[in-house]
Amino acid sequence: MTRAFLVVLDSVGIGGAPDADTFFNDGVPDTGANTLGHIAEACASGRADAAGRSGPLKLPNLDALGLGAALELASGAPVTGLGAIPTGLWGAATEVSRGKDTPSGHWEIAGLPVPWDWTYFPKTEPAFPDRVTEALIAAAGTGGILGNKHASGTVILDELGAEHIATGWPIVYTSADSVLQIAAHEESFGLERLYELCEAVAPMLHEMRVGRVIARPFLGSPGEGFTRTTNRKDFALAPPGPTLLDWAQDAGRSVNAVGKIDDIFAHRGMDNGIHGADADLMEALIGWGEGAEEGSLTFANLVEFDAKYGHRRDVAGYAAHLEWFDAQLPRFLASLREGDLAIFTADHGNDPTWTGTDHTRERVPVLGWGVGARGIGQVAFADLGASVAAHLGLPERGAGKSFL
Ligand SMILES: O=P(O)(O)O[C@H]1O[C@H](CO)[C@@H](O)[C@H]1O
Ligand SMILES: [Mn+2]
Ligand SMILES: [Mn+2]
Repeated sequence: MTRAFLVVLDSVGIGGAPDADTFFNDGVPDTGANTLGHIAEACASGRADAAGRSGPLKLPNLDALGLGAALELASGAPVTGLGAIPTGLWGAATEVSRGKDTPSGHWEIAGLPVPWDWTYFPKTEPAFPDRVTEALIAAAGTGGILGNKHASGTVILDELGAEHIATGWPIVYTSADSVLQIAAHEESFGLERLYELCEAVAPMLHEMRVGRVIARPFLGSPGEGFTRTTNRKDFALAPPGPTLLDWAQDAGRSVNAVGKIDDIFAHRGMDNGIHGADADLMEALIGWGEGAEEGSLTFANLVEFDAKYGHRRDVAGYAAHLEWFDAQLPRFLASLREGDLAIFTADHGNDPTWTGTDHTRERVPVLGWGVGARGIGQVAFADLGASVAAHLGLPERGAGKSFL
């Protein structure tokens, strides 16, 4: 038996989604969005010399696996600085689920395309129907809520943080994703109280097919400003059927979740989970590389590409984080054993050069280590789950087919 490691670099899309014209950011279609391609272009032309980095995008290790080749395959054009001859398995995957959000991407990667349309809140003020607002007020025990609109999670803290401290009312907002997010101060409102509020309203939202209620705790003061902490917690609708994690666990394998994987899969089909900053998660991943059991699945999500840089439209920060990951990669690969399979992919795009602050519909890279140099061409998201299942010798394969 051998082991499998599935690593999602959250939002690291490579352009070329055939249905990008039906997804939008502030009313502008996602046609042409290309997270990695546009970052590489910005770096090559000197427009990303900040965040402690400068010059062309340097991703020698990911590129050696086939990142540049995958990008060219997905979007039809090469990008300066990438495009080494691949030494790994490489290809591009296309999503069929109707959402460009994290659960849709992950469930489909794990073999289960989303069979429904999610509920999104309108870009109006108020954004939430009265019965949702009333339920929030009742559960919070406050005189009202703040926000009640579409917003960027950091911008809304600058706008409403002080009022939150003064009134004690939670800040509730949404985005182009199927989410209801609740921001509250960890100390003045209370972290546990915030979690309890989210938990109380989540069943109602899930029934409406809203994918997630997300607790967004923060610290700080009106004078010093407010900063979100890493204590974010997602209360996600459970996948509507078994996924790769369940197939593995049902076959008696151990399943290790790293990062927000546990929340995305509603804590189903896994033996353990760990949260933290991407740097901590990288160490956890290396720890599993050194110590995970034979036959096990380790499924990781590194979210900072998306949360700290993509949504913030921070090109230099995104480039620096890619370069950081690339520099860590050899240590992780060195922790793996003969016979292991490691796959690096993404769940959607979040082009930091694009309009708006939401995800972008894109194809994603599929890079494999441990199975030799091989181009697999264009595949489906669900083929990732099927391939990992095939590698692990699991009986279930889900909606995809193995490319191994
Ligand atoms: O602006 P923030 O709060 O980071 O929100 C982002 O994070 C949410 C969940 O990942 C997305 O729906 C997106 O809107
Ligand atoms: Mn995501
Ligand atoms: Mn996101």
